[in-house]
Amino acid sequence: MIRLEKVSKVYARGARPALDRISMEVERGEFVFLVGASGSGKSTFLRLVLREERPTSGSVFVAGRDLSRISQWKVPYLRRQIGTVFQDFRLLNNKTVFDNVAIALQVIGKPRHHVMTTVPETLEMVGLAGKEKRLPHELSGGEQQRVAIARAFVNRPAILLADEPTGNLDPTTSVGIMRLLDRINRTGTTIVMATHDDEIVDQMRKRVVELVDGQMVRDQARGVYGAER
Ligand SMILES: Nc1ncnc2c1ncn2[C@@H]1O[C@H](COP(=O)(O)OP(=O)(O)OP(=O)(O)O)[C@@H](O)[C@H]1O
Repeated sequence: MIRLEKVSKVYARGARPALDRISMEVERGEFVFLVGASGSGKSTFLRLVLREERPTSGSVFVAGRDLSRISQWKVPYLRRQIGTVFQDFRLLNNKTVFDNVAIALQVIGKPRHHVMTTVPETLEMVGLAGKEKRLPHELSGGEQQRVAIARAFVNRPAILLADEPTGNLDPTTSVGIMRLLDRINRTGTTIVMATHDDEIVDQMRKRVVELVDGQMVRDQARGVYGAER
């Protein structure tokens, strides 16, 4: 579903690579944790998959397509297949919960009847039934992240990329968010999640890919956060 072939990314001439000859593949339906210290290259990895950045060398394939070969005007079509969730939720603060999720369908031209049925279904799935009319500031952090996940998933993307989705949440709330991501993964959605959250990684026992200074130093099935534990 996602394949990197000898991918390097150098942002500034002479700087050390943010990613250094990474080759790896994520199969359809997998759940992968991307771990590593701050600055190890996790966000760069996610940005390359979204084609927000281009590799300095090597190739990135998403759903069988070489991202260096798709033209700029087709990039939005690529991104329709990829939901994104971030640490800081990125909701529209003056829009209701319903509208925050609906917008993801409206911008890709889905008809009103589709929006009116799919948004409530998705809000129910993420545990927000009854909160459609709230504004983001009337929700807890965990609920705001659920809205962001609903928005990312409402179009049923093949891939969900999550960059520190539990970074602003307490441990109990984080567990709830992980249960939800696990459910989404079970629907067949491939998930790649960058995280520092060792407790979550240790609990979930999913594949763990570790980056150190842009190099992939570990790729472990049913892994833990730190290698030797
Ligand atoms: N737009 C940019 N321009 C220049 N350098 C960048 C840019 N984005 C990232 N870098 C550098 O690339 C390296 C990897 O950064 P990246 O954000 O991918 O790491 P990260 O593992 O996601 O870190 P964090 O956990 O802090 O988000 C760092 O040295 C960073 O300073």
